[in-house]
Amino acid sequence: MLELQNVCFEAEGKQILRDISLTLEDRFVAVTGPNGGGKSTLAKIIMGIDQPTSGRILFDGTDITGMSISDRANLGISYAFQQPVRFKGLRVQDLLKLASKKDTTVTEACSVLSEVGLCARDYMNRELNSTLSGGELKRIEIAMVLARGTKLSIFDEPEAGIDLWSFQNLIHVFEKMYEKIRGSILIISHQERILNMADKILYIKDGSVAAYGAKDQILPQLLKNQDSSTCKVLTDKLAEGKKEVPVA
Ligand SMILES: Nc1ncnc2c1ncn2[C@@H]1O[C@H](COP(=O)(O)OP(=O)(O)OP(=O)(O)O)[C@@H](O)[C@H]1O
Repeated sequence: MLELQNVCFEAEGKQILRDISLTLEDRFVAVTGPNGGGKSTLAKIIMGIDQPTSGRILFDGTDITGMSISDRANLGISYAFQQPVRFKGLRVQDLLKLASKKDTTVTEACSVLSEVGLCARDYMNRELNSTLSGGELKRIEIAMVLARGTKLSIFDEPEAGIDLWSFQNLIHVFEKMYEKIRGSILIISHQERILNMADKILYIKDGSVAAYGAKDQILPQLLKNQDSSTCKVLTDKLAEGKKEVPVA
């Protein structure tokens, strides 16, 4: 469904993404890897926030490389930021209506909110401002993505900045989303519980694909060697020409 062909990205003289080629067609793909490896940049390139220096991006067979963010959104890609956006004066139900691009009824908005574990009565008329906690904002952002119902939903570290209690609830939200979502989810995360939900794991390091394959193959490797040797094992296998790294 989404295909990256030899995608490179350079900024301020630094090579941030190096020759990334991969196909994303599973329902749930988790992207992980060390800090600064290029995960968020990859997500921004897919959404069109950054443009690749070279390479091509295809979505459902259409070349979207030069397309704007809004054109990509219209084609069915949505993006939830690491830090959710707050719109002054805008209420939760307004945001959900905007997201779904149709005249969402109160019942529909309530249903989306309850899917992310928020009581519609308490939140529908809340303004999107600093009175909402980080965990609440995260859920509202996820509700927005659900309301949009796009073919590809990208989440950048949804667990960032929320407490343990909210994290446990967030996991349930994603488990539920996995069952309900019609399209695919690409989620950047460092959390084992989120990685564990994925069909496939993409491991990005130093701007390159260090490993990409079924969760059952990649995750045990990552957990076994939670240090630089993990990268080495996986990278060595790739050097042997295997894009999908089997467990050694
Ligand atoms: N526009 C830019 N100009 C200069 N450097 C950039 C730019 N965008 C990203 N970088 C750098 O590219 C590297 C990769 O950044 P990116 O945010 O993609 O990493 P990440 O894997 O998402 O990291 P983290 O896990 O910490 O969120 C970092 O060193 C970052 O500082």
